[in-house]
Amino acid sequence: MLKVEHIGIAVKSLNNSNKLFASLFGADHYKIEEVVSEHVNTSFFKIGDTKIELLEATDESSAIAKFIEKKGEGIHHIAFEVENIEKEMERLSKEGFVILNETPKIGADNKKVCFLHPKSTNGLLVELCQEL
Ligand SMILES: C[C@@H](C(=O)O)C(=O)SCCNC(=O)CCNC(=O)[C@H](O)C(C)(C)COP(=O)(O)OP(=O)(O)OC[C@H]1O[C@@H](n2cnc3c(N)ncnc32)[C@H](O)[C@@H]1OP(=O)(O)O
Ligand SMILES: [Co+2]
Repeated sequence: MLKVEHIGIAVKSLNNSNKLFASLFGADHYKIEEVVSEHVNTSFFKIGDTKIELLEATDESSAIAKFIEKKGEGIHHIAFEVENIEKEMERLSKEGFVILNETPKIGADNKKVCFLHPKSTNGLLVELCQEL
C-alpha cells in the first residue's frame, strides 16, 4: 500500500462540520461531492500529503446513517491508496480478508474503491483506492 489516502469521518451535518473542521485545520474544504451510489455527500480537506473526508448520509439506507445510529459521529474508515486495486483485492482475498465488493466501484475524488469488512480487520473498516 502506498499511503493513507484519506480518513473518513461520519458526520450528521456536512454544513456544520465543514465549519467546525475548517476552524480546526485553519483551512477550508477544497471540494464537496455527492456519491449517489454510496448515498453520501462528502467534503474533502487537504492535510499535508493526505486528506480528511467528511461523510453525511443522504438517506437512511446509507452506511453512514446506520453507523451514526449505532456508534454516533466519528472515524468511519481509513482509505489506503494502492497501485493496482484489482491485484490488491485478489491478494487480500487470498490472505483471508473479506472484500465487500466483487469489483471496484467508483468513489469520490476520481477513484476506484473497494471496502474490506471490519470483522476481518480487527474492527477497522478499510477502503482501498486507486486513482482513475
Ligand atoms: C465515497 C467513498 C470514497 O471515499 O470514495 C466512501 O468512503 S463511501 C463510505 C460509505 N460506504 C461504505 O462504508 C461502504 C462499505 N460499508 C459497508 O458495506 C457496510 O457499512 C458494512 C461495513 C458492511 C457494515 O454494514 P451494516 O452496518 O449494515 O452491517 P452490520 O449491521 O451487519 O454490521 C456489521 C458489524 O460491523 C460494524 N460496523 C459497521 N460499520 C463499521 C465501521 N465503519 N467501522 C467499524 N465497524 C463497523 C457494526 O457495528 C457491526 O458490528 P457488531 O456486529 O459488533 O455490532
Ligand atoms: Co472514503
